[in-house]
Amino acid sequence: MENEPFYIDKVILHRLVMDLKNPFQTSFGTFSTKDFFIVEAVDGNENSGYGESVAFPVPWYTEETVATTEHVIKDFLLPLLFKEPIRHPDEISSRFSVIRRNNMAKAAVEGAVWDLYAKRQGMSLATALGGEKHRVESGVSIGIQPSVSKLLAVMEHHLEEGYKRIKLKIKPGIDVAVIREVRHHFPDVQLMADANSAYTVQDVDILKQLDEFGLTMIEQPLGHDDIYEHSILQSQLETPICLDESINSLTDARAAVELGSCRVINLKIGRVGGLSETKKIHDFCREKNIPVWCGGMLEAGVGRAHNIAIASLPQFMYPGDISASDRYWHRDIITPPVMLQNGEIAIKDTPGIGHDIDWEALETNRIERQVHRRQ
Ligand SMILES: O=C(O)CCC(=O)c1ccccc1C(=O)O
Ligand SMILES: [Mg+2]
Repeated sequence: MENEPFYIDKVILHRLVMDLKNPFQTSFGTFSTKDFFIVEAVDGNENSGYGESVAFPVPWYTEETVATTEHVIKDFLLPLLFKEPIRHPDEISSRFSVIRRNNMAKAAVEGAVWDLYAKRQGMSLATALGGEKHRVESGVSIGIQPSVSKLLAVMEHHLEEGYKRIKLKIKPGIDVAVIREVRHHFPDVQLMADANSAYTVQDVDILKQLDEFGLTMIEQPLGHDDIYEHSILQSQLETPICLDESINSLTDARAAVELGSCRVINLKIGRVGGLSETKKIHDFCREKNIPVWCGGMLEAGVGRAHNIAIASLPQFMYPGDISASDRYWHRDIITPPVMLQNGEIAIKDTPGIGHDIDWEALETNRIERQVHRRQ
């Protein structure tokens, strides 16, 4: 066990653009490629840890973009990272707290440090985070489809692959009738809907109609920054509300839980600023008996591996949007790729994220490589 404080000597930013197998449509926009950074943090012994940035090119999910990620990492986070030695990765989020928000930029760097730390300790990232499970249940998030028949075919395909829960994207006009049809064909499937903030409290009558379909939960129906109105809506709905966009910190999670704005929380490492903050929200929810589950941001393999590791913690109580590599990618950038076994993903016990970088795949998709060194 290597318990000495260590410096990060070098950070390599690998900028990648990868084609998705199929376009992914949400209430706010459609994605056909994924543009992101792999952050490689290197210590004095040439050990490398990897993190993945999750902001999209356009600020339609949160305010961050690929360009703000690069700016914030280079100009503000790396100088703080290089400045002092690290004893434990929990120090990174406190060190970064002088920079307001920019959670996805922070999480990409902090994730690389967590992976490096776990590798130096010779432990899996899941174990370093306090994970207890040996496998996590896997669900799949399905974008808005051109027709209901196409949607039913896509669902059928994913259910055959073994996914344990289906999440459907909805928006005004593509909601009650679609879910009714889906329920008719798949009466027993664990089903939920994600609105990505497409409704307002004026739509309460539409949202109430969803109560009859036995959805496990409805994700982020109202404003991306609204916790209060979700509390009013939750008091009128039987279906549990799950918050995604509204929860950016432990402070937000406390407000939402205490106000009764949700009964479930979707945790995304990038949205809340990293693994240490994710753990804090997890621990709070455990105390309050609020189940959490791991959301997704169309990640490539490195981000996917981080999601699997955090989902091994005990309060992750529903299948996550953590699908296999082949859900989105012809060839992922990690080896082995993430595989599904009976609707579950096994947690690797090899050090760190438990997968190696597939350098050939990474380099094929890389459009830029920048090296930043500690002065
Ligand atoms: O499969 C995944 O990675 C999750 C897909 C997903 O639902 C999503 C994808 C992009 C932006 C936001 C969301 C979301 O959970 O709201
Ligand atoms: Mg969501």
